[in-house]
Order: sequence, then structure tokens, then C-alpha cells
Amino acid sequence: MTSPNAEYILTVSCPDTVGIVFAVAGFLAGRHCNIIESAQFGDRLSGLFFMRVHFSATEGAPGHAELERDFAEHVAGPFRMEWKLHDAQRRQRVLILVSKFGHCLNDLLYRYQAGGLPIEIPAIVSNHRDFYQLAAWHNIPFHYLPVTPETKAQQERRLLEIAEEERVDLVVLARYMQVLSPELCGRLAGRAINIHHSFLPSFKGAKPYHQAHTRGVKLIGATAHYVTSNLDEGPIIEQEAERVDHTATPDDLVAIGRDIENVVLARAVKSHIEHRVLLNGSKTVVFR
Ligand SMILES: Nc1nc2c(c(=O)[nH]1)N[C@@H](CN(C=O)c1ccc(C(=O)N[C@@H](CCC(=O)O)C(=O)O)cc1)CN2
Repeated sequence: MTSPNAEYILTVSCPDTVGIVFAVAGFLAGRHCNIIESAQFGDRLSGLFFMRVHFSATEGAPGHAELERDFAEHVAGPFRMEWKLHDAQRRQRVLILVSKFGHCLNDLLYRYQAGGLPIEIPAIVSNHRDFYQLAAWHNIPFHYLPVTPETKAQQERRLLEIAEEERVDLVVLARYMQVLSPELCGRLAGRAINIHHSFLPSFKGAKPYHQAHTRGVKLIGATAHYVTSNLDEGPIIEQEAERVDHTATPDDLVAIGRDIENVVLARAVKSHIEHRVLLNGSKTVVFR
């Protein structure tokens, strides 16, 4: 039997057909599970169906493992589902990567310390020493991994070691300015989020604000996306933009952009740890 009031989040994607919601709801009702929040979306273009259900296990409900076994047999199998049953009360372990710009790191650390982001941060990794003291202030281990073309492969192996030793669920690139190798992207597929300092697909690369200033745009923004081996091309999770005008210098754009980046990254991390983001090919479905 399950511990009373255990809560779970079920995420599902499968070929769209009649009766999916009925089958999932019936499965839960038949096992003393009470739906707290449910959302679904049928993508007519991909023919796929996506669903997220947050539910509590009431008196008499089976435990996590039994729920998984039964769901696989009675629902997921017949509907050919990709699915996961997450413990809604477990804090995800997040490894933060940073380079020379610390505003996103600082913002995430503040939200975590203030209780606004229910995660654990077992470590911070950087290719520069700039934020060693900030990490120390938060009592978080800081790993300095300088990257050169010669050391890149070895440092990426060390990064993966840290992620495994710390049982990391999510890697956040909080203005980490090194391009991850395809091998590392493969190992972190679906669990590495980057904040790009432009409104993608505009201005990819390392210096988007200068590109934006040169182009004379009237809107600037930021994009949080999953990291793939195709630079700045990963599935987008969250975006925001703000109006600017001809008086804005590149430095003004950088300053305006900092605040947008902080908000966009925090929203994306929160949606991910709440299992609200489902991959739909090269795109995402985000159940807000
Ligand atoms: N495989 C991926 N790695 C990374 C991605 C990604 O989408 N896929 N995003 C970047 C972040 N980023 C833009 O958001 C970015 C970072 C760095 C560069 C870049 O050209 N870096 C140079 C070195 C720059 C330096 O040392 O300051 C390089 O790596 O040669 C472009 C875009 C994070 N990684």
C-alpha cells in the first residue's frame, strides 16, 4: 500500500485515438487515486496525444511500483504510450553550469534559497572561478573546470562524472559559454536546459545583443531550450520579449536582456521540474 497522500505526476504521449482520457481516468479511479490537475493536447499535425495528470493516492491506493506495473499492462501497452510516473513530492537535483555572467545563476540561487524553486542544487560547475564565493555563500560545492580545445573532452568527462556522482536530474546552462559536444548532448538529452540571450531563431551564437543592435530591432528577448548538438536549435521551452528603441546602446540591450533571461530561465526550470514540458519531436508541449 502507498503512504497516505502520496502525490504523483503521470506524463503520457501516444498515437492519438478515442478513449485515452477515459482509460487513464478510469485506471486511477479504480485504484483510489484522486485527480488534482489534468491537461491534454492532441496534435493534429503529428497525430500524437499528450497528457499530464497530477493525482493523489488516497486510502487503499497501490504503491508507486504497483501503479507502474498495472499502468504498463492495462493502459500504456494497449495505447502504445511513452510515459513516466513521477513522485510529485521529490525535489529534482539540478547541476548549474556558468561562465563569466552570473545573473542567471544568482537569480536561480535566490529563488532556491527563498523557497520559490523546490529543487536541490548539489553542485555548480564553471570554466571560470568568478562565482566560487557566491557558491560558498550558498554552501554549494563549486567545481572549476577550465576548458580549452585540448582539455574539452576530459573536462566534459569530469562534468558527466559529477552529474552521476551527484545523481543529477537536470543540468542548467545558466550562461555557460561552451558548446557541448554531441556525445555530451546525447548523454544529457531532455535533461539539459540552456538560456539563450536572444528571441530565437534570431541571433544565434555567442553575441546576440550586438547582432540585435546592428540589425536595429525593436524587440529583444531570451529563449530557454533543451540543449541539442545543433547549437541554439533545441526544442524551445519558454520565451519572452521586451520593446526597445533606437536610443538603446548594445550595453543597454545587455542590461535589459539580463532581467528577461532570469525570468525565462526560472520559468523554464520550474515547468521542467513540475513535469509540465513534454517533447513533441523538435518542439515541446508545455502544460502551464
Ligand atoms: N551543444 C550545445 N551546446 C551549447 C548550446 C547549445 O544549444 N548546444 N548553447 C550554448 C549557449 N550559447 C548560446 O546560448 C552559446 C555559447 C557559446 C557559444 C560559442 O560560440 N562559444 C565559443 C567559445 C566562447 C567563449 O569561450 O566565450 C566556443 O565554444 O567555441 C555559442 C553559443 C551552450 N552550449
